[in-house]
Amino acid sequence: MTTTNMPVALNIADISERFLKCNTATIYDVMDRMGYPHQCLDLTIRGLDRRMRIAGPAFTVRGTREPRFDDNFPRPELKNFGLLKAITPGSVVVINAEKDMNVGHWGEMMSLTARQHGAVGAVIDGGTRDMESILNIPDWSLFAKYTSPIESKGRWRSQEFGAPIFMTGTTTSEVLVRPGDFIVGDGDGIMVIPHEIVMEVLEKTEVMEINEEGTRKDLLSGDPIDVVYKRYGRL
Ligand SMILES: O=C([O-])CC(=O)C(=O)O
Ligand SMILES: [Mg+2]
Repeated sequence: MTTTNMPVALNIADISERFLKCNTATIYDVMDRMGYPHQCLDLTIRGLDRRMRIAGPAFTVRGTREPRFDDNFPRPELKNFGLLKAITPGSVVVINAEKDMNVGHWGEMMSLTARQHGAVGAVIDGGTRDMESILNIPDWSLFAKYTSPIESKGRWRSQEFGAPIFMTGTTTSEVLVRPGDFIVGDGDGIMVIPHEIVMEVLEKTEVMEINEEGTRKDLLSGDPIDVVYKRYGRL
């Protein structure tokens, strides 16, 4: 059965675990065939470790260059670490840094706090600092465009969270990410799956992964490529 709307009782942990076993290349092929070929985030957003994998619903954040500190910034929801405290279990923090390419928009202590609130990692259209320490955090994945020692405070700040954002895309200039859209990333790249089609994408991807496994096994055992191709219909 295909689910077209995100039911409230959707088991996020179960879906994330299943997506972690799927490759973004397979997800791309499934979504391409479903009419969603432009859901791949900018390829320069990479795991700090290329073998990192991530899956979960998006917790969206948008920030811009902004020198004011919390006391002078009239957004009560951001005061007293409001953004970090709002992070929900299982989520992937997704940050649009609005083209700032200098500072670390994220870091080790933010990672540890987000993890306390149940997040599984972060995807940043921008930079992070504290790379080595972040690599030592257990069960934590971080994807960013670059690393930087430069502190964001007084240079850049979060403006809002929990609202739709645009992240830099690969085949299009932007990819829309709404809160709850599924993010799946691995060493190839990061896919954004609209929440309305998440179950259909997952089920079709799992079927395609079974085919991939068959193809892999047959090629490893020496079957000729044309025979294998005829058997599974794709590479
Ligand atoms: O405060 C920052 O700029 C980010 C940071 O270093 C951390 O989270 O550890
Ligand atoms: Mg730090």
